[in-house]
Amino acid sequence: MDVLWMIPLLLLMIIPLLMCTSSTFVFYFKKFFYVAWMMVLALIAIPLCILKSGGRDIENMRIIRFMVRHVKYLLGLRFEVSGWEHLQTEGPYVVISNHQSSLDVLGLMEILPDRCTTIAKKELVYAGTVGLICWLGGIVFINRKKTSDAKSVMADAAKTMLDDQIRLWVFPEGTRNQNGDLLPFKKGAFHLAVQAQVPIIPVVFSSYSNFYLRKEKQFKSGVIRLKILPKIETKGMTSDDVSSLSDKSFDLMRAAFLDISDSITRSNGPVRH
Ligand SMILES: CCCCCC/C=C\CCCCCCCCCC(=O)SCCNC(=O)CCNC(=O)[C@H](O)C(C)(C)COP(=O)(O)OP(=O)(O)OC[C@H]1O[C@@H](n2cnc3c(N)ncnc32)[C@H](O)[C@@H]1OP(=O)(O)O
Ligand SMILES: CCCCCCCC/C=C\CCCCCCCC(=O)OC[C@@H](O)COP(=O)(O)O
Repeated sequence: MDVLWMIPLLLLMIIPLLMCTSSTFVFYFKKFFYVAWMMVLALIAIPLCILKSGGRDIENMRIIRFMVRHVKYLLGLRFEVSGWEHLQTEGPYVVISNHQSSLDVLGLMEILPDRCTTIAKKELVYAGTVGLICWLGGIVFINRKKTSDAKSVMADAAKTMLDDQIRLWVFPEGTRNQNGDLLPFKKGAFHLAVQAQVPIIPVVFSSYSNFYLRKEKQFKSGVIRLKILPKIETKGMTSDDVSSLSDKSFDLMRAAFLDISDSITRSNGPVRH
């Protein structure tokens, strides 16, 4: 029994020591802590959401947003947001952003407008308590392997957006990407906006490469710039305009990405690859 008491004490001594001496340990510790803490937060949020709304409801995103807001401090991250005024648009719209890591959830919760939820891969629903909280928050799940299914789910979402005055956040790259650039955009977000005839608001996260390097196993403290760009109207557009709309959005977001990432890189010294 005495030995069992020693284990937490030893851990309390060893963890800070390792945190000071090994950046690889910091990397794994922060990653583990992030997932574990999000699971715990979701566990607390589940009954709160059920009590408030009785089940799956977009209003639950307010609770989720509130509960995730402090997590950035625990990981040593700070957000610098610009372009707030562009989110002050009435009614439904589609937000599109680049997607580097599951850490994007922190930035998303930093600026998430009211009555806004996201489109996510259906595998996320199986992620334990996080999956359940995503479902309760009204997240629209799509099967990326079955394009026809994904298209019909998104067509339904276009209708729901208008009927229920909902905003949807889509990651048009369709997967996580940390290659220092944007991946070509998939078309779903743009079909969605055109079908619902609602504006698109592009949001750009600066590169995480100045604090988070997966290959080098580094997860330092850092600043993430979030730039909200002016809305792009889709009124009067048809499916014929989707490709040019996607290209235009890509060009605007890529320019903003290189701009805000470059300025972080310059102020913190060169990025190691
Ligand atoms: C309290 C604490 C709790 C804490 C826990 C966490 C808390 C909260 C969680 C909240 C946050 C959650 C955040 C979750 C993030 C998850 C992010 C993701 O999962 S990203 C992955 C999923 N998302 C996407 O994939 C969206 C983007 N994908 C697409 O848009 C794709 O287009 C598609 C999946 C719809 C189809 O894929 P694919 O076939 O590969 O794509 P295309 O080349 O774009 O399309 C092929 C042709 O089909 C046409 N098309 C596409 N979409 C449509 C459509 N909706 N309607 C009509 N036609 C469509 C397209 O034009 C192409 O045809 P073409 O002739 O070539 O033009
Ligand atoms: C019991 C099951 C345990 C499952 C554990 C997984 C739990 C994840 C928990 C916490 C992290 C919190 C943030 C969750 C939301 C982020 C989701 C995300 O970023 O999904 C990746 C997806 O966009 C793209 O995936 P791919 O790169 O295409 O693949």
